[in-house]
Amino acid sequence: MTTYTLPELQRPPAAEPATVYTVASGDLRPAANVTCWPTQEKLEGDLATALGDLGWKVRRGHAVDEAKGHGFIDSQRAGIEVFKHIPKDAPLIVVEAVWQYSHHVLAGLRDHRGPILVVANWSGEFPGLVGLLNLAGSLTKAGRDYAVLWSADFTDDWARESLRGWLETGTLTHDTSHVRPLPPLSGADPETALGVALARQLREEKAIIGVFDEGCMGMYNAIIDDEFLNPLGVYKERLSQSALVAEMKKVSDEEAQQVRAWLDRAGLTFHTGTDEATELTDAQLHSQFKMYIAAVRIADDFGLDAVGIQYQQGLKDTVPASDLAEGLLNNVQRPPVRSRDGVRELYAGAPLPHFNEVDEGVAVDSLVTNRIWTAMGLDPATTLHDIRWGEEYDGRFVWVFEISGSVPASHNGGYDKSYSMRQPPMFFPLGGGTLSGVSKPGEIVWSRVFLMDGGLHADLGRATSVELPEEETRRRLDATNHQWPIMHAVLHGVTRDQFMARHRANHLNVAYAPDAATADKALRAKAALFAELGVEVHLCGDVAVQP
Ligand SMILES: C[C@H](O)[C@@H](O)[C@@H](O)C(=O)CO
Repeated sequence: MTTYTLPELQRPPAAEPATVYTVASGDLRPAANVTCWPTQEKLEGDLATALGDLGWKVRRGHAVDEAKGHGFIDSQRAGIEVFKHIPKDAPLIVVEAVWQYSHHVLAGLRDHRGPILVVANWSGEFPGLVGLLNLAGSLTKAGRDYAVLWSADFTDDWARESLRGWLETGTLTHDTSHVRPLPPLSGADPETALGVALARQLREEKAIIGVFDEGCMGMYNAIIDDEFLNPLGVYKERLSQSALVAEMKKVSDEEAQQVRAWLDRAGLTFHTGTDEATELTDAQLHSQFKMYIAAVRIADDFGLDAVGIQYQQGLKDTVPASDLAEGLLNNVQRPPVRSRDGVRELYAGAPLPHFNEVDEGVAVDSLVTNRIWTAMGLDPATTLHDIRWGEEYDGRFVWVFEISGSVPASHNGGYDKSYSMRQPPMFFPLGGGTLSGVSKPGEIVWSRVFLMDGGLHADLGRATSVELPEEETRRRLDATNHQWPIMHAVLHGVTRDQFMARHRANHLNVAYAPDAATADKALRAKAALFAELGVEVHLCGDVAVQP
């Protein structure tokens, strides 16, 4: 008999019959949650109508907070509290019309015993599809079963039939027949030999990725544990964003002005104004140039091979956006940065691959892409994009790939075809400019490194970045975030729904090749490299891997 007072566990209520529970994970930034709330309400209404028509009731797992002005779960703690009141065996739908932080709901979802469905609205307005894909990647890494579904407004037959199937069986299987394992490659093939040699070099000689504040924007899928990275030869240098700010303070005004002058000469257009709250100002840019120099110096101090600045938490309340620095780092031609004593030019004539939002899947990918493309004499500039949205154009499905801030200028065809606009205030209170443009037409290799079934995987595919008429580009930019860089991408042999069903991340990597045959070769080298490192390679869609 104990004299201790033992905690009594709170028991969640029993599931009500024919009732689906819903939750909505949001941003950590109040401005984003409040701004996006009406769109979320509309999606939840559309979904409730569809579920009602199928004979199911909807019970929202948490109330709308009138004082906050939204109904999102906006922290991990809030999510844990919400899930205490959700019947563990009930069917549960995570409804997403916005960008969300997956860790807000991950604790509850890990323990939930009933079937889980993640849905998003097929809309570019706010990044709901991006939110869904991040949560999908995070649940995949966590090893939790779930299903995914998307629809413009849940009135279409496909979405309704899919919902019915999920409600009846708790599962939903999409067509992923476009994915196949990498066949054995011939060692006599020069690209295969290159990939294998670069893999061995990486594993033996090792590389360091600099990680400024890992994981604080909730992308659980983007954290790749050392146990998975180290066997590839990749090691993390864990850095603090406060060190970046400290280093920025040491950069002289004159050095920052030299970066500005270089970019002005290169033809980058800055859309500036004077209102700090809503416009891009010279002062914000000046701070961003200091960040660029500071990041390169810290990278040099630690001998980094790639670097990632997370920005969204902490730094967003301290200095203007990191994006402009990120776009510069990823480009071969960029303003020179010298060591503090002025003696050495750092990383001269080469990009220092930057992985936006500290997505470590992108880090590995960018690192190896940089090495393969450089060895093949190609432009090694690579970037991630958000899988933001897409629509048919002229009989083809054209994706809107749109990173939330910057791409290397070469992807836009050069600095003179690129521009910098103020980051949207709801996400970026202190402003800062982008490095934007419309990605040039051309052949690309796309890829994603991700964790699944307790191991590292890589999906590889081919695509074409296509040119669309100016009005269509404008329409797509206006339907999403017009400040951000856009790529009009047509995937080879992968339908919209196949891609959505399979992709395990909100991001994918892209790199250009001068023509289709060279892109196929580069993809082959990449496949060989990953396979040699023990990463499970999957080919997606029409990919020619035999020379
Ligand atoms: C600014 C936004 O929150 C973005 O960070 C979001 O849409 C993403 O880019 C997620 O990859």
